[in-house]
Amino acid sequence: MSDSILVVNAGSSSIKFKLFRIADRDLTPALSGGMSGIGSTPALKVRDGRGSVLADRRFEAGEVPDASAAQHHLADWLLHHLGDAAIVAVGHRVVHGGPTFTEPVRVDDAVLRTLETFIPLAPLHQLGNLDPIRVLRERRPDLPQVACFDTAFHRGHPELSDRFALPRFLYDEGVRRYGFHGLSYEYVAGRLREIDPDVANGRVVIAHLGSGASLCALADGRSQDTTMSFTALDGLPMGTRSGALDPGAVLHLIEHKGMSPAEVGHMLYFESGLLGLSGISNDVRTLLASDRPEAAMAIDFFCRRVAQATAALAVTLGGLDAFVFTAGIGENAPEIRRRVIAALGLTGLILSNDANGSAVAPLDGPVRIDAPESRAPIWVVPTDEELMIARHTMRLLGRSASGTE
Ligand SMILES: Nc1ncnc2c1ncn2[C@@H]1O[C@H](COP(=O)(O)OP(=O)(O)O)[C@@H](O)[C@H]1O
Ligand SMILES: CC(=O)OP(=O)(O)O
Ligand SMILES: [Mg+2]
Repeated sequence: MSDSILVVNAGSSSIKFKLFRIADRDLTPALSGGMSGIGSTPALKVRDGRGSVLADRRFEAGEVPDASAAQHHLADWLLHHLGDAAIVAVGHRVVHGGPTFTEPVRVDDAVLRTLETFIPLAPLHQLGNLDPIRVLRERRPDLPQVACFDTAFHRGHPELSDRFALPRFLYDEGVRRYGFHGLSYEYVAGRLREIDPDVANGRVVIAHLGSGASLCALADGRSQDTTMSFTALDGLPMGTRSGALDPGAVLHLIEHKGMSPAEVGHMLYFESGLLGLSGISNDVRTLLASDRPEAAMAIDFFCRRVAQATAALAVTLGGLDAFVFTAGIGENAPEIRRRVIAALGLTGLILSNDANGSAVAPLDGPVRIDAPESRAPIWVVPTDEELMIARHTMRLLGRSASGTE
C-alpha cells in the first residue's frame, strides 16, 4: 500500500476517521468511518473510497463505554486491516488553538501541554480531541502528528470582531471571540474559489449548519467575523446548545435557582437548542417530520436566527455577494434552506425551488440553487474538514498536495 495520511476527528460521542492515500501530489480517500453512539448505541462503520461498506458492527453500550474504549476498537480495526506501516502521519481536528496557534502545528510534548490548557474553553470537544494524540504518542512516538485548529482560520479577524464589550484586561487574558468551524470554512472558501472565483473575491456568508452551527462572514476568502465566539456555545441555537443568550439569564439560574455552574453548563451544552425548544429532539429530521407545534416553533426559531445573524454579518461586510450552505443540515435539508432564504427577503436572495429541492446528499459537489432573478448566487457546497486536515498535514510534512474530491 502506498503512503497514507490518517485523519482523526474525535468528539464526545463519536470518533470519525479518514485515510487518504498519497499518490504523486494527490490525496485520494481510501477509507472512511468511525465509531458513533459511544456509551449508548455504539456502532463501528467503515467504507472504502468508493463508498462500499467494509465494516458495520454494533456493540453493547458496556463494550464501548467511553471515548478511550472507542479509540482502542478503532485502532484494533485499523491495525488488523492495514498494518500501520503505510501511515506516514496523523492529522487531528483540535477545536481550540487559543490565542497561540494561528495555523496547524506538529505536536510535541510542549504543544500538547499548551493545548491541554484550552480544555476549559471547549469542554465539549477539546479533551476528546487530545486523547487520541496522547494515546498515539505513547504507542508510536516517532509518528508525526499534526493538530489542525477550528479557531485558526479566524485568527486574522479585525480587532472589532475579536472583542467583547468587557474590561480590556480580559481580552489580554484570552477572553476573545475566537470562532470555530474554521477547517470547514477554509475548505468551502477554497472550493468557492475554484467554482466561482468572482464570488470568492467578494463578500460571502457561509452557513455551517450541523449539530454545531455557526456562520462566517468572508471578504476575499478571509474570515472577518463569525457567530461562535469564546466557546462553541455562542451564536446560533444548535442541536442541544443554546446559542447566544442574555448573560443575565445565566446569572439568574445561578443566583436565584441555586444551580451550580456545572449544572448550568450541562443545560446550555446538552439540554438546550432545538432539543430544549421543542422538548422532542435535537435532530432536524425528527422535528421536520413531527406535526407537534413545539417542533414547528423550534424550526422557526432556528431559521429566523440564521437569517438574523446573516443580516448582522452582511453589515460587517458592507454587503452580500453570495450565500453558501454547508454541513449536515445545510447539505441535506431543502426545507431549512427554503425558510432561511425566505426570511432573508430584504437581501434580494431568491431560491430556485427545483434546484433547492434536488440538492440533497450524497452530493457529488457544489450545487447552485438560486433563481435567475436572485440578486446574488446561493450555493450548497459539501464540506470536507478531513481533506482540509490531510492537506495541512501534508504541507507540514514538507510535501505539497492538491487533493481529489
Ligand atoms: N436529511 C437531513 N435532513 C435534515 N437534517 C439532517 C439531515 N441529515 C442530517 N441532518 C442534520 O445534520 C446534523 C449533523 O450534522 P453534521 O454536520 O454531520 O454534524 P457533526 O459533524 O457536528 O456531528 C444532524 O443533527 C441532523 O440534524
Ligand atoms: C466547534 C463545534 O461546534 O464543532 P461541532 O459542530 O463538530 O460540534
Ligand atoms: Mg461538525
